[in-house]
Amino acid sequence: MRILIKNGWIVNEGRTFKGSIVIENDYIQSVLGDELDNTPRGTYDKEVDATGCFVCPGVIDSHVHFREPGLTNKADIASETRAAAFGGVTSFFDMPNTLPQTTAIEALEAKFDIAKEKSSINYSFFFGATNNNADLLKELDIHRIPGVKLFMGASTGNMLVDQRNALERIFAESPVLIMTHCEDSGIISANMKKAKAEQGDDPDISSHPLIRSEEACYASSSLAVELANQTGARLHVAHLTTEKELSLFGNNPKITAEAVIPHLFFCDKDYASLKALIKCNPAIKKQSDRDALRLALTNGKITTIGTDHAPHLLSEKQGGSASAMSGMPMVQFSLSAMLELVDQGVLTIERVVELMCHNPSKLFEINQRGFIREGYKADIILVQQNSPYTVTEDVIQSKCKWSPLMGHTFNWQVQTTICNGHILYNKGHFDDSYRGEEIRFRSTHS
Ligand SMILES: NC(=O)N[C@@H](CC(=O)O)C(=O)O
Repeated sequence: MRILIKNGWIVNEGRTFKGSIVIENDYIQSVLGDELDNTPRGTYDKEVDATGCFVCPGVIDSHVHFREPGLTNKADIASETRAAAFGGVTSFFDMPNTLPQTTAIEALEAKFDIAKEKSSINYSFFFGATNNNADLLKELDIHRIPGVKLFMGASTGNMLVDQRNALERIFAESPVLIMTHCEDSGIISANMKKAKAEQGDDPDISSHPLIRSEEACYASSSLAVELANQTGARLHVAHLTTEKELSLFGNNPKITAEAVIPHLFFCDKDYASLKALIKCNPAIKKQSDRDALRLALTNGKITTIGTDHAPHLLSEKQGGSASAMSGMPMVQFSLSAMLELVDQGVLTIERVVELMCHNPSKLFEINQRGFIREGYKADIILVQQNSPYTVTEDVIQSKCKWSPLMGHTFNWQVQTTICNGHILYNKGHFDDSYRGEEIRFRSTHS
């Protein structure tokens, strides 16, 4: 199968240029600038006219909770990878807080088996650390997984690792990058106790960022950074939420940080209207924190953007700081949301592509994805500016069928998603018969 993508503006490795891409089966065969009218002639099985579109690498979402196995009343791999494809995401890494938790090699392998059957896009899975599974770290296949997920703060799924000796072993022995959720549980418990004493059993949702406080985030992130400095471990701190934590990054290239869409898009003022719909862990904090995170996207303190796509049923998203579930769906709208920051003058489109495609590829050492390069897998999307759409129930593809973005109008819309050279999504049409591939890491062959 040969496909020609023509007449688009290719965004890749810091440059935007008019050009054409030839895809041969799964791979990018050639990338040509149009300056000399060297659009390739010849015969193609398909020609994709990208006039008026930006042509980018497929988004790599390195932080999702697709809930399978065990929590498939909220979401599953088929439903969420469909949502992902509509939003221009061609690869995902799923977190271990499923049922069973992904804390044993068999559980990890079972997830790969499910994804092979059901995933519409490319996939891999984090292995989950616990207080007592450090012996398994040496058995991990470094070519199959992006990293080890370490909950240094309790969240959905009760995967807290809080024993100092366990933490030290994980940092010393992990053969792959460690991605941490950092919130100090002792500080959070004390804050919750105080809020309950003042407000009753279910404190108002506006208290969530005061309970899961800046102090709780900073204490835990500082500990993770300290352990990584001591051991030389490769650390990526997930979903930073505060300006204060940013000061911990930028000195050691082996210690990096992620920001996720909820914290880049919303701030504490939004609790008044969206209430527990935007309850997530770590909590969405002050506007000044959000602005500092946005700035950190431009100065290199934040290296990757994920979604922390964490769907729950709408019925579970009612109540206050104690009772509502934490997490929100986001995978379908992450690219549109980031490109809104381009319209606002915060980021360039080249930087969005760097943060959502190139940097995850480099950081997690993904084989042959995340760039538009000859010989790379043909994960390519077409996205159009001034193509407005409003988030409504009909538009939402995630199984939970709600979004904190309901009613929001985006100006950038994904038109086409090509995964491994296959046209998976095109202007409202989705091919649900296609299956993505297992992502490979840290090797020169795939
Ligand atoms: N982010 C969240 O608020 N929730 C996540 C768990 C997590 O990553 O904390 C979930 O799985 O629901």
